[in-house]
Amino acid sequence: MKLNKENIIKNLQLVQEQSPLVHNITNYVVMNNTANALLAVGASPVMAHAIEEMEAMVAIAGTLVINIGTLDAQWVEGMLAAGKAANKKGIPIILDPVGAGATPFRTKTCWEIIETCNPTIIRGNSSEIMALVNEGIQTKGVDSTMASDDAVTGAKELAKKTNSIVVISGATDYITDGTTTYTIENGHPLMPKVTGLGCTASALCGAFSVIENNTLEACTSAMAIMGIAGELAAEKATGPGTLQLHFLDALYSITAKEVSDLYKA
Ligand SMILES: Nc1ncnc2c1ncn2[C@@H]1O[C@H](COP(=O)(O)OP(=O)(O)O)[C@@H](O)[C@H]1O
Ligand SMILES: Cc1ncsc1CCOP(=O)(O)O
Ligand SMILES: [Mg+2]
Repeated sequence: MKLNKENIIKNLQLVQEQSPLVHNITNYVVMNNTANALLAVGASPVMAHAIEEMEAMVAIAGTLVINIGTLDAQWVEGMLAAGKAANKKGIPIILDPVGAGATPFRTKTCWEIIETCNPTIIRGNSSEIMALVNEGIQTKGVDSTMASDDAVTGAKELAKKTNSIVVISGATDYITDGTTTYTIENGHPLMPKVTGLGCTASALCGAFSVIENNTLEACTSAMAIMGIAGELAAEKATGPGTLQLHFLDALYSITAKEVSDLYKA
């Protein structure tokens, strides 16, 4: 299914107007890019992982993003504490299962988070999503080795099993609640050559889920903005370094007309 471009434009404007605070427990690799991307799109980031401040930080946040990219046992305690606090407050939780299937610790931790915190959204690449669908799968690391199209059936199963919205990123993005599935065809092949754009996608899903109660539409809007900003950046970029730079500028300056002209409905 395709979401109307009017909804995407409206949701982008709501993020810019309301500037939701996004609490990120995220990895060392991407902390800086994710914070900058959230600022550029109009949201407000905070990165915090100490267990001592999880409850107080969740208390002021609009959403919680749990990204397991550089996890350790102590961080997992913080993630679970923050997730419980977010459930109590009733704010959306986004799980980014970075590297699920690469090691048993990652896969086991994802399931512990899913079972304890009931994430509203799970956003990963196709290998990560399939590693949650079938725990026997060995993945390469944090990068996907399969097409997003091949994880759609699994994503629907996972969405139903976990009662969450599952987002698979890739050449085509799929956003599903297990019954209804939206697709986004925007984006550029240079995007997976920049580390952290998947993490950015998860953080943007978080920001959009604060301002749009329909989480399926929130995530679809976020993935559309990711893809369109990626295309705008790629027009000016000469490689991954300049793509990263222009991507932030594109997120910051993206207009309703650009969304309207470039969105592949
Ligand atoms: N081959 C591709 N063509 C176009 N866009 C892509 C492609 N691969 C990834 N993207 C986009 O890049 C962003 C990050 O996705 P992805 O690389 O799958 O995440 P991750 O970094 O977690 O592996 C998403 O917005 C996605 O749509
Ligand atoms: C390379 C790497 N290693 C651990 S976390 C991380 C970043 C992954 O970011 P993304 O999945 O968004 O590319
Ligand atoms: Mg990733």
